[in-house]
Order: sequence, then C-alpha cells, then structure tokens
Amino acid sequence: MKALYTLGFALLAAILVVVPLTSGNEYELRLFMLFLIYGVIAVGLNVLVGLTGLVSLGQAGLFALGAYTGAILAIRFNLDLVLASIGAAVVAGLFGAALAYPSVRVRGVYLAVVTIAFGLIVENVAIEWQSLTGGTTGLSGIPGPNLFGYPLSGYAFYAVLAVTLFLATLAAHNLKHSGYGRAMLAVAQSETAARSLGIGATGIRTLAFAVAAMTAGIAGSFYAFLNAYISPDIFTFSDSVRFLLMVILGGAASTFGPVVGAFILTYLPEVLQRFAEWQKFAYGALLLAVMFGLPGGILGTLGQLYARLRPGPRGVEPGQGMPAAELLASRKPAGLETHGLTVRFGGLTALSAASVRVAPGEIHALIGPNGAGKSTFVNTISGFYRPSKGGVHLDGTDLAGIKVHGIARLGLARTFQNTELFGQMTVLENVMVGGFAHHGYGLPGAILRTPRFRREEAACRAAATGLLDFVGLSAVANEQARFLPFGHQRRLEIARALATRPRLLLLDEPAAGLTTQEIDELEVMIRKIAGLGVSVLLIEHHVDLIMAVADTVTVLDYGQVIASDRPETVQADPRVIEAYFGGPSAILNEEAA
Ligand SMILES: Nc1ncnc2c1ncn2[C@@H]1O[C@H](COP(=O)(O)OP(=O)(O)OP(=O)(O)O)[C@@H](O)[C@H]1O
Repeated sequence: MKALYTLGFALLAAILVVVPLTSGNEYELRLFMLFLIYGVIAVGLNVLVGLTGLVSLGQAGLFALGAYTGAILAIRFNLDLVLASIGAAVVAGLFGAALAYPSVRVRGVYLAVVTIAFGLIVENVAIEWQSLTGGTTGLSGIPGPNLFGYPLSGYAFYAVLAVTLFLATLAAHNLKHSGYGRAMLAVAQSETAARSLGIGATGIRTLAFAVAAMTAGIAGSFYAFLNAYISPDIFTFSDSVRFLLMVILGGAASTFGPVVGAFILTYLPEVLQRFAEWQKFAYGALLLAVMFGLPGGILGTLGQLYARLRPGPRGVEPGQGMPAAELLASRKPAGLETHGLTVRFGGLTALSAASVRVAPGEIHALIGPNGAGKSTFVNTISGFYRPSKGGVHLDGTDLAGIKVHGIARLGLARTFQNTELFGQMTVLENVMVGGFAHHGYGLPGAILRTPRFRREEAACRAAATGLLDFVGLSAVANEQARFLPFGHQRRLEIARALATRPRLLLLDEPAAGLTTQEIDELEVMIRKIAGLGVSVLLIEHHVDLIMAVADTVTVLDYGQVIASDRPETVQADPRVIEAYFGGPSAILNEEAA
C-alpha cells in the first residue's frame, strides 16, 4: 500500500508538471488552475468529512471569507500573494474553529444546517457591507499575483498553485496516518470510546474544522488573485454542495479522492456543455450513476477492491511488539475512593451516598442486582455523569470538574458493557488509538513526519503489537474490528484500554456474552493485568468469576453500598443474600455451583 501511495504522489507531481507544457491556450491553463484551487478546498474538507465524519455545507462561506480577506489585504495594504493568503487562512481558520463550537451540541443533519446558515450569513454580509466588500458590484482591481513586490507570470502563479495542492495533499495524507488522523476517525466512529481513551473530542473536531477552513481560506485568496475580481454571486450555497460532492465523489477519507473529485467536477460542466439545456440533467444523472455504482466514491471503492484482491497478512508477528510488562513498568497502581457519591436522574436516585474504596493494586469487584446502580457508578467515576453530591478521588486527586478525557489521562481506563470499538479500523489501529495521549510530536511533527514522529509512531505500533500478543489477538491484527467474534471484541477493548497505560482499569461486565471457556481465559487475563501493576475494578454479574479473582467485593443495592469486604465474608452476609434472593434461604454459593 505504501508503494501505491508513493506511485500516486509521483503521478500527481508528473501531471502537475506536464499540464502547463501541453495546454494549448490560456483558457485551458486557467481552467486547470481553477481545478487546483478547488482541489485545495476539497483536500482540506476531506479532513472534516472523511476523517472526522462531519458534514459542512458552508464551505463556500469560508472560501468567500478567504477571497475577500486576500483581496482586501492586497488592495488596501498592498500585501503580496503569500502574506495575503496567510491572512486569509487565519481569518477563515478562526471562523472555522468558531463553527466547530455548535458541534459540541448538535451533530449530523443539524450541524449541516448550522453550516448552511453560516454560508448564507457570509453571502449576505458580503452583499450588505458595501464599504468593505463593494456590495453586489464586488471588488475589482485586485492586483495581479506577486511575491515580495515582483509580479508572478501566469506560469509562476500556476507553479504556486500546483505546489500548494501537492503539499496540501501530502499534509492531509500525513495527518491521516498519524495519531491525529486515528483520533479523528475514532471520534467519528465512537465518540464515547475516544473520550475514554484520553482524546478530547471537541478539540479534535475544532482542529478538523480549522484545517478545512484554513485550506478554503487559502484557496479563496488564490481565487481572488486569479480572477482579479470577486463578487458575492461567486460564493453560493450550490458551490458549498459542489465542494462536498468533490470529496464524496472522489472518495471520502482517501488520499487522492478529493483531488480526483475536484478534477471531475471542474471539467464536467465544460464537457457537458454540448448537451445545451440538458446540461444540468446530464450532470445530475452522471453523479447519481457514479455514486450508485461506486458507493465509497471512485478512489474509495477502488481502494476496497484492491484490498480484496491483494489482501495483506492477517496478523502480526507477536514477537515484534514491546512486551506489555515493559510498557506498563513505569507506573504505579492507583487507588480510588468515592465519598458519599449520589447520582439522581430526575426523581430517581440511582446512587445514594455510595462510599467505595479500591486499594492500589487490588482486584475489586462491584456487584449488585439489576438496576442497583453499578453502571451509574462506573459512568460517574469515569466522568460521563456528574454526581449530584459527593466526590471521587483517584490516588488523592479530586476528579470533580475534570472531563472524561482528562480523567483517562490521569490513569483511569475503562471498557464498556456494550463494546464500543472503532469498527472500521483494524484491530491494531484500535489499540494504537489508545496511545494517543502519549504522543508528544504535535501537529507540525505529524504533518512534517519529523524523526520524533517516526520514533514515537514506531513505539506506539510496537506497544500495540505487544498488547495484542498479551490478549492473544496477534493473528487478527490487520482485520477490521467489526468482523471479530464477540469474545475477541471484548479482549480487544481490554488491549485498547491498556494502551492508555492505565493505573486503574474499569471492566464493565467483561464476561457478558462470553462462553464458559472464554470466561476462564478472562479470569487468567484479569490476574495477569493485576500482575502488571494495574488496579482493577470489575463490575460483574458472573459470581464464579468474582469469587475466583476478587480481593474485595462491594455490593450495591438500590444505589447503596450494603457490604464491602473479602469475597468469603460478603458471600455469607445476610443483607447480601437478602438483596440477591429476597430471603435468607439461599446463598450466593448455590448460584456459583
Ligand atoms: N441515564 C439515565 N437516565 C435515567 N435513569 C437512569 C440512567 N441511567 C441509569 N438510570 C436508572 O438508574 C438505576 C440504576 O441503573 P444502572 O444502570 O446504574 O444499574 P446497574 O446496576 O448497572 O444495572 P444492570 O446490571 O442491569 O446493568 C436504574 O433504575 C436505571 O433505570
């Protein structure tokens, strides 16, 4: 696959060099330059749509912001192409980041509506703010493209655009194949799981919006210089739709898809001109036909086909990884204490003054009948729910007010009652997402592939490989997670949680849905995890497993702690027997038998 990408970039470079040599006239060259500008927008938008899974239908608004900023900076302040475009990127990037804010509350179609509204507002402001934008007449007299005061010839400007598209495609490719790209894909597939692995979902979404906005801003500024004239009717809602179509048609999330999409949608109207009044009909029909035949977009579908025809190895060599014990060696197990933890949902008290103490290094089981408040307890200590009263301390640190990803970064990792895997990522990638909080290379490091980035990525891969060996999944490392059998999915979730290098691991009903043999294997694994120096809080219904592994058992009933002691003592506690069986006649032992 790597060789294929190298070939793709070589081909793109060759096309960009050859086109100006072969183009017959200025009109042809100008059209190709328009494609380069649209390509830059599409490549940036792909980060938002393809990686982060968010739809923006306001990209023309950001394109316009970039165009007006670039034009105004050039006309009024005499800035050259580069400085004006940097200004355009900053202005559009700031608006893009602000546009990410609504995504905290609204997603999907609602977010798309917010972006449409944004595009309409920009269009309207461009019309009404006459003193700045020239209103409906627009801005003319934009100076020709120049660098440091020297005018750029048509070919020199072409070179700037071609290099920009090439570098934007390369940067987006590098971003995708870094911890940031994995985090974006993770947030798109399961935000809940991503947050529990230390990924700030809002930050990642803001980054994606800002990247898409900045590229649109730069493209807008280039457009203003190319056209020498801009007016509001150049940046309409239908342009936003076209930009989105470029990404989807070419193949969202693929490296070259948006470039191919931009090319097709720049040239298609030209080609279809011969159909005269049927031009729009032909345009729509062709798009429909392509999307129906190639639902993953052109390059997306070709990529899937290639993977099917030439499948790589299914697994990885277990010996290649870093042993789990080495990965987790530098931390100490953490203790956890809750004081009078109370959680109310309206009139219902799900947890009532629950005080639990998990000692560092122990395996602590939390049990209770259905509806006793176990999941509420787990969701509260991991930051998903806010307590109505009381508090949680992780090794003495008060967790009040700390967000889910912040708590994860303090060393608390968790699995989920209903597994929350990143289904469209491979098993190995799932575990690598768990290493996100330990990357120190930063965004520039990821885009430039610095030596530090290469070193840390290799270490992350080695850690993930070692953890897959630890949970026995090396043989399926390159499979997509959604194709794993249920038992393997549970193990993968544990490996992924361990990749955060936790000090306390919360296992939420890990035996649910497992076969007897798988439960026996789970028992061994829980002991091994504790042996690595990780405290374990185990929420379970399966009494055999609890009695076999737990050092301490806490029992919840109607949201209250009714017992907390060694397993044998709890087993004989009359209150526990009463809670479970409604009378003193039965004992937990019987269920275990
Ligand atoms: N988000 C919520 N909104 C409203 N009520 C909730 C919510 N989550 C839990 N509850 C209620 O709180 C009580 C405790 O539920 P919880 O899921 O914590 O119990 P549990 O011990 O985990 O049960 P189970 O073993 O069935 O998973 C239940 O009455 C449940 O209906």
